[in-house]
Amino acid sequence: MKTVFSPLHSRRHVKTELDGGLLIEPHEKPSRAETILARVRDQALGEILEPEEFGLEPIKRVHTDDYVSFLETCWDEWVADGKRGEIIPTFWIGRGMRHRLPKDIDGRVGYFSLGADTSISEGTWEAARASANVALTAQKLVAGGERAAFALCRPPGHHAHADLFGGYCFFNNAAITAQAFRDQGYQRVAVLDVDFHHGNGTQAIFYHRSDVLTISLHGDPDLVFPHFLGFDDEIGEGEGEGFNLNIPYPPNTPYSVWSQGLETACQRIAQFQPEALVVALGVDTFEDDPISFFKLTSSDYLTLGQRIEQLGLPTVFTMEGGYDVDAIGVNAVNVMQGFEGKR
Ligand SMILES: NCCCCCC(=O)NO
Ligand SMILES: [Mg+2]
Ligand SMILES: [Zn+2]
Repeated sequence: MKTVFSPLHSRRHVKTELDGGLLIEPHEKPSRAETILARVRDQALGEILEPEEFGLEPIKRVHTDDYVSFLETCWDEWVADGKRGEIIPTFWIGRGMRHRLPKDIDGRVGYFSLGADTSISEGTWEAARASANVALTAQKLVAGGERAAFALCRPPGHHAHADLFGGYCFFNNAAITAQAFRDQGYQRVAVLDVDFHHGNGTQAIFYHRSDVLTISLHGDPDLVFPHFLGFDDEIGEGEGEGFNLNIPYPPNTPYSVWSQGLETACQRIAQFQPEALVVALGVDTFEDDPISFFKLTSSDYLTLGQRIEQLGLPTVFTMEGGYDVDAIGVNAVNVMQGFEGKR
């Protein structure tokens, strides 16, 4: 399987993450991608390609122009406003307040974010653009005939809404990939989110549509991020009713239970008869992940990859979460190797 990777991921190197009232070293750190890349090489998974440049058009098929412009200029605006730290949102639209975009940078940062866990600094824009190009290059490979391709994306994307960043995400790489398939004539596309966290951004982007089926297995949002979306009664709206499926699970869920949800997801995908599949691959479902609470083991990712392959679909994997850096390489590449038949 080919892997697409951009060294520009390292342009995202924020020093802070607001967590528990402290500014900690970010969980979403450059070594995550480097460790996965090293494992891809060690396992000779396949050719490693740098991304092509696709420009802003495919990004704007999913994200609003205002949001894209904000991400491009926010760091310069922040510095021009005399701020001396990294961008961290502090003010949001509270209940009963106006949904309008203010001029002030603090207001703009809050307007375009869903949480304070995702600092921004110089280089974030460039890394996020490269991450979207990585996903689009993998999509081009699959549209060009590859059975599957691994988009080693960093920063991740599945929490990003059309005009919201947060959960370490800026551009929704999985949604951009699904939309690219649609724009190239694929009539139906499925997005399967196996990251520990609910793919709230991906759900929201396609919530009113029946051409893209969105499914996520994740930690119960009553107990974990993203907190305000991801419940099992969210089934889509309007045209999209019946084309969103959420499968939340409690703490300590092992693969033996989680895989029952995976089976439900796979049966729904088969029923939908998509022409392409996008897998939002987080391995923060791992038993030792520092911010999650499922109990999947490294060998379970081989089984996961095998089950995904049995869907028989052209498949793009977009890298999402996973924060046990020592294990992330084995776990992520195990999915690819399981897809290719390794047991
Ligand atoms: N800081 C709160 C948790 C962010 C979740 C990041 C992630 O792994 N999403 O899939
Ligand atoms: Mg998920
Ligand atoms: Zn996650």
